[in-house]
Amino acid sequence: MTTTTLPIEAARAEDYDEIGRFLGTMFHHNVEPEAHEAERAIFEPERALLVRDGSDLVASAAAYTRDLGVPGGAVPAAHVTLVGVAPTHRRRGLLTAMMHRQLRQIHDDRREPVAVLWASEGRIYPRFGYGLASQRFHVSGETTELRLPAPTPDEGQLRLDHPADRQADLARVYDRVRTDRPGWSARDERWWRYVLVDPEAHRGGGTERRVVLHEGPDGVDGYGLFRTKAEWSDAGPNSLTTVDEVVASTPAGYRAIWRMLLSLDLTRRLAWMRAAVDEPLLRLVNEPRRLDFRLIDALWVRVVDVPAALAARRYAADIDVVVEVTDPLLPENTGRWRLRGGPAEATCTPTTGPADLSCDVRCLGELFLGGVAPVALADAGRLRELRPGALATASPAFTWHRAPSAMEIF
Ligand SMILES: CC(=O)SCCNC(=O)CCNC(=O)[C@H](O)C(C)(C)COP(=O)(O)OP(=O)(O)OC[C@H]1O[C@@H](n2cnc3c(N)ncnc32)[C@H](O)[C@@H]1OP(=O)(O)O
Repeated sequence: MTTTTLPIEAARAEDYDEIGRFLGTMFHHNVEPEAHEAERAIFEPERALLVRDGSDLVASAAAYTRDLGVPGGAVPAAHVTLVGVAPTHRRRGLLTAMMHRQLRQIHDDRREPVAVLWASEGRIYPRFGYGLASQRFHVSGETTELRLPAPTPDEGQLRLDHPADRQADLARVYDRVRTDRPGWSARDERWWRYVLVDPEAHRGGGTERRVVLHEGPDGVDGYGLFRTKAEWSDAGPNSLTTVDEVVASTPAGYRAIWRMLLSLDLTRRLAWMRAAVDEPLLRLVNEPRRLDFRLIDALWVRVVDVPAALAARRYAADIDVVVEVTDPLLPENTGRWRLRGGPAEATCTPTTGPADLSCDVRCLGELFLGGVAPVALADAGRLRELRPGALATASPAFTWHRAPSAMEIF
């Protein structure tokens, strides 16, 4: 790889259209006007980095400012996005230069202890210290093979509607559920508009997106965003139900929504790209074998400020451990850190005491959302136990009672 000498510059608001066209080329799609306009409202020019060769835009990387749900709360997190390098300038170190600049800026701003992203390819970001912090299931199945428990008389009401007309209800349910689900990002008005935008080009031949809402004794307590695609075979109807989000704050709402989604007349197949790894649906269907689950990566987390990040989340059990961390890219993180914490609070301070565990900063990203235990990384040979017994106490503390999940690609 040759190293680039082209300078990195900060973007301006007026660069947005050019960035959209540029990334369309990188990601092999045309600019879709409706989505492009919704994205303009969330674009933060001051957080976007650009590289030009003469007047040509040849690389970009940006970040959104949002809170991210973590075990026991939420932390400000740089949501890294809009990353691309022109095919004319690839493999010359442009991505590397942008990632280094971006992480340095995030670290020195001291507002966000972590950065988070969805990777287009899993092999791109580990070299910059990003760890695979949450996974998701791609679920598919033949709906005629699946039944849920019969409704109880007090199960509440379902109602179909247009998602944009029910944005306030969706936001209320989402915010209620989000407090206990690591990996979900805060959505303000602009973000809801972006999430709900539904241009024809994104429908894969299906209908517009619809919402089913569940009303329980305390009002709307669940929603499901979905679309269907009409298909027929010689044997009869064979339509597809594609689910985008099912969010419910009560088991009754969750069950009722899924019962409807799995039994829409004329549909026979289900596709759901972003289910949590502990998704309750698996515990509800009468024949789990008839659901196919494919495990895929979801959120990648980069711990940017080790003491601030480790103190910002909570731990499922009491922990008092010294971790020796290496971080070649942000050397301030390299050193020994004493983490003391539990379900209610946590502190992380530098120490000269002996280390109990040692790992690189990427491992901390993997552990950050509570989806993987230190012992799993030790078994993979990526984290070392320096004091016998340290893994046995650290592992239940780092994991969380709900698996991290992520259902919105930003
Ligand atoms: C958060 C997001 O936005 S994810 C979206 C990322 N963007 C895309 O996938 C769009 C299409 N791809 C691209 O634009 C580019 O190929 C990028 C951004 C992935 C890589 O940009 P480049 O400038 O070529 O990367 P750079 O030259 O800095 O490469 C650094 C190292 O990563 C490796 N690398 C970079 N991209 C890839 C890849 N896709 N697969 C495997 N290795 C890769 C390079 O080989 C190089 O390795 P080396 O140091 O051992 O030689």
